[in-house]
Amino acid sequence: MTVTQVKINQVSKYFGDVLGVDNATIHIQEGEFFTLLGPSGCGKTTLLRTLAGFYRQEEGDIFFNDVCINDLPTHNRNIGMVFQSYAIFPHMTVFENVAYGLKARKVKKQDIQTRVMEALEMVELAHLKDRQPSNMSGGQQQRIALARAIVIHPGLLLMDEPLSNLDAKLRLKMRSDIRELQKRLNITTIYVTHDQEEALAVSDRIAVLKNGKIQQIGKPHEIYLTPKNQFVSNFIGSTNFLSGKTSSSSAGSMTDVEVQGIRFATKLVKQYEGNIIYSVRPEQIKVKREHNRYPGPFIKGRIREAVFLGEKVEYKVELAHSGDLIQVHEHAVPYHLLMSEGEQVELYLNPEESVIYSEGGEEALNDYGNSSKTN
Ligand SMILES: Nc1ncnc2c1ncn2[C@@H]1O[C@H](COP(=O)(O)OP(=O)(O)OP(=O)(O)O)[C@@H](O)[C@H]1O
Repeated sequence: MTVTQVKINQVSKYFGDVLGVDNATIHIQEGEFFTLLGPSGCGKTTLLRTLAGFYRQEEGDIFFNDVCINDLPTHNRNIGMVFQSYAIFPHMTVFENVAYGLKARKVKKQDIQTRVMEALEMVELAHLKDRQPSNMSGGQQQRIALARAIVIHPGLLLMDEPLSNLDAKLRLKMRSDIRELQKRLNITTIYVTHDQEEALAVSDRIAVLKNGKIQQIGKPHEIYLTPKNQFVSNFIGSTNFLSGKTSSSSAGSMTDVEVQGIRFATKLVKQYEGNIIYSVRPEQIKVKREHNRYPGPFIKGRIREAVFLGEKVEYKVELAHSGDLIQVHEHAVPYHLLMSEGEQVELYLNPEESVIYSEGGEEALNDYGNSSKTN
């Protein structure tokens, strides 16, 4: 199976005045599982359809294995596709559905038999080959669609929200099955989803989009732990945004930061002075009873809500300084440290785990990943 390297260079796609994709540049490696992630209308499907050749971009170039395919029609791009709607033929058997693409390509009858059965084995449907898809479950129908996409031995697999129509439990199972199959076949895959958890779970790398524009490209942990702007931080996982300010700073030096009435020094990679947004994830905050101190900067607060979920406890804490409510998640909390509503607490924010943004949230000013390496 040919494995395709994909280069998307400064691609823009317009619909009249609407910019569906805005100057996108992405280089995808052989065998990579690459996800386009973002809210509804951010341009994920438009970019995928442009790669498939359903749309022609107005600007930029697309290369498969260093060959420019801008004007190559869809049927010559050697891609397998799986959509949210399974798009399978209800009047054909499972076997006939999967064989369809091979017949259209005039593959020999004998080879069709072998390849269809091979694809059906991969998606664990060989035993149902003679069934009609109309009386099969959503998960099974999506497996047929997957078999139909891989049976043609595509160089590239494009998937557009393939799990959206499945119930939550089946979605988890199917996403791990898809990932396993993709690894086994080592097939370059571009996957579209608006579900951030799904994207984190399956991807080698993710591009986060907003209004047609790529906000950040990175591995799941990079996107989650060092989101480049407030939009990415907010879209991936949950987070708290606290307002604060810096007095003065020069790039690369320690800077005084004030957040919720406390001051501490942290390193900014950019020169900045003024109001900031301090972003800290619920699991990055330590919460302690008053007088049970950690060393470091504290914020005082009171527990407004404590939700015990077994493996973790979710606290909503009202901050004494501003009255703002923030989320704190503590995992594996021992019995004697469980806290309840009304308790006065102290919150410890580790500046090395928090991301500081400029006032409008457009750019991250610190980079604890880098600073911890150089310290
Ligand atoms: N055929 C079209 N004609 C006009 N505008 C379009 C067309 N397709 C998409 N758009 C617009 O382009 C933008 C990107 O749409 P797109 O469908 O790619 O987003 P998406 O991220 O895939 O959203 P969703 O998750 O809802 O499918 C949106 O503003 C949308 O309204």
